[in-house]
Amino acid sequence: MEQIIEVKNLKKTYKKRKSKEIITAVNDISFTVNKGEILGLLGPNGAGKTTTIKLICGLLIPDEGRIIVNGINNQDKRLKSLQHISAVLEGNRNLYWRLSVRENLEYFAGNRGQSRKEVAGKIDDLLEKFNLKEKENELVNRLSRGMQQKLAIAVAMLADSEVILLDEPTLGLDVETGYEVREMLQEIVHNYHRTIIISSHDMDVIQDLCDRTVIINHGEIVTNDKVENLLRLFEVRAYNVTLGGLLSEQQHQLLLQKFPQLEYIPDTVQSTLEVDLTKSEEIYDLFDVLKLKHTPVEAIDRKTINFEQIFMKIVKGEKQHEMV
Ligand SMILES: Nc1ncnc2c1ncn2[C@@H]1O[C@H](COP(=O)(O)OP(=O)(O)OP(=O)(O)O)[C@@H](O)[C@H]1O
Repeated sequence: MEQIIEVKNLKKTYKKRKSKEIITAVNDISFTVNKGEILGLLGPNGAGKTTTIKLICGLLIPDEGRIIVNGINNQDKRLKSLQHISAVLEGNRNLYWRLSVRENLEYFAGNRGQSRKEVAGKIDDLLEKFNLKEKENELVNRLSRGMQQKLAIAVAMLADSEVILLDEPTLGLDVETGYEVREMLQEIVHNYHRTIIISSHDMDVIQDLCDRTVIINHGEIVTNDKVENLLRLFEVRAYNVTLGGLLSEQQHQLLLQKFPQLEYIPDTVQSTLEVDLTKSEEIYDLFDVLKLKHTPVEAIDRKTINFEQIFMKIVKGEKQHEMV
């Protein structure tokens, strides 16, 4: 696959104004993005997602490292490399609130030297595809947040750039509009063949739209893998063990030593253990501990797991995720 973006050993620090404390927002991050790929940047609050996006689209200059877009190092030929990128940051703030939907699209096209006539067909197409046609003459300040966000994304699409960066496209939207924006992104993914990097807290966005996810925590990459691999990998590992009684404190402690992410839900009649097994043989270590007090095992089931649970496990583990 052809690579379009290469992020290499990127580091960015901020200095707090008052205390002069240095914050390392992004620490030695490296990853690549292939042409046509949808990459999800995922991480808890303050992990460094927005900083990474702003570095890639040239709004911030890295302290160390480099960003190569379509073979061009953006420090050497900044404008040329940035021609390949459109970004939607903080959604609706990029728009002109006193202009209508269509006028916004025409205005931003004009900024790039495209005439109104030249882009009319393209604007009609975007309005149609993203269900904005009905609102084309509405002022932006009268639109819902979801509609504003969709328009901001449509503006980014107008530029024809190969790479689109979206920072938290569904942030603050209610469930219904969040779903609409997701549908719009799906349309872009399937019909416009762009390379997209999406930063998001929204696990549905990552699970439904992204081919691959880079998970960042404390400014460092903890996972870089295909979404389907992560789902498969964690599904294989996750078990629910139903016990016919309680564990002793000693058993619980022994199990926690062996399986630090173990969840124990005690119940005098039927307790449950939720456990991740890296290798299937590890189940025998679990049985050994249960045998100490003759704790009966009533059932062992594979657990169904969603992406949110995977994310929590990875971020809680804070270790480099290893493929098995
Ligand atoms: N302009 C700034 N000045 C000082 N510190 C900053 C600045 N911008 C970000 N930071 C800090 O850098 C770290 C990474 O922030 P960043 O916004 O990149 O994270 P994020 O993953 O996008 O978080 P969120 O999901 O909360 O937006 C955080 O500790 C944040 O407080």
